[in-house]
Amino acid sequence: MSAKIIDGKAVAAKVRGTIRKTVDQLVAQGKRRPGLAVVLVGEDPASQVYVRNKKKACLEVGFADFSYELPADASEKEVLALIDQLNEHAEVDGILVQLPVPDHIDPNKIIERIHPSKDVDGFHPYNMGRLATRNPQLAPCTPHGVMTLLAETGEPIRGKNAVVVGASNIVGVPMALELLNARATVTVCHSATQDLPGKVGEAEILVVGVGIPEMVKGEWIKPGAIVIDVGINRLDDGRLVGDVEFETARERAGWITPVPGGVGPMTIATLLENTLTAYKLREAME
Ligand SMILES: Nc1nc2c(c(=O)[nH]1)N[C@@H](CN(C=O)c1ccc(C(=O)N[C@@H](CCC(=O)O)C(=O)O)cc1)CN2
Ligand SMILES: [Mg+2]
Repeated sequence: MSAKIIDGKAVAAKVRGTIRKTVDQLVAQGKRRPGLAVVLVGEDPASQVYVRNKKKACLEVGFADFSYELPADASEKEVLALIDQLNEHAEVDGILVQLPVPDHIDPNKIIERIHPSKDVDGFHPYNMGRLATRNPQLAPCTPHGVMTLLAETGEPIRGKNAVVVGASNIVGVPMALELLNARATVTVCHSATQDLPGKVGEAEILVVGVGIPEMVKGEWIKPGAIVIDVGINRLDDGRLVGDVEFETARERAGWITPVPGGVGPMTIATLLENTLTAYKLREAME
């Protein structure tokens, strides 16, 4: 059996199309456009690509772009001052600081300085807390995008055994909360987990986000499982691979996301969804 491919690029394009229509309607009604501020500190090449893609997607759906690029030696104080300014800006609905930030900056201080109502990354403890208490408002983009991809398969989540490999604040933990809120039985695996292949083998829904190329082997996967690969790893030969060994996994899985073209494009589409949500909340339209 060869798995059905979950086409993240196509789903993301559909989400962007829906957002574009909403923005067109807002503009036709004489309302202002939703505004997004993407802040990049430094010159990390991968971050530069992601930020460029975010700005492009933002403009394509008709949002206003209020982005900033700061030099790698910008102080933490300067970044915090910019966030304060954007928190007060009437036309900015969403703010995000691209991660990772340079080593001299504490990412937690940055995340906690963004006003929760403008935290379109969903990383602020307020928004993580809302997700953990089953009352999400702005949920982290990658895990929420994964939920959109899972919905797209038409397969039920309720009652399924879901295994999340990786326990980061950005992916693993909010992913586990999303799946729990959808009534899956969730296991979270991390670097201290014993018998990872055995745990993976029990997954009817498997989400992997560890940042280790092809760490999860195809032979570990339960036949028919839904496999979501959050990893994006650039190899020395230039190839981009996920955290799952794709070619062997696709022979056992029922559904699988490719890398590239799976979860990555959904992260950006979900950021746009969150920005529209933040706009509507600020305009008291919801
Ligand atoms: N503030 C944030 N920082 C980071 C986040 C985040 O959600 N918020 N996530 C990642 C990076 N990221 C978005 O910022 C991101 C990574 C990858 C993709 C993507 O579309 N990838 C493509 C492949 C792109 C390539 O060729 O390199 C794909 O998978 O098809 C989108 C967003 C860390 N930082
Ligand atoms: Mg949604």
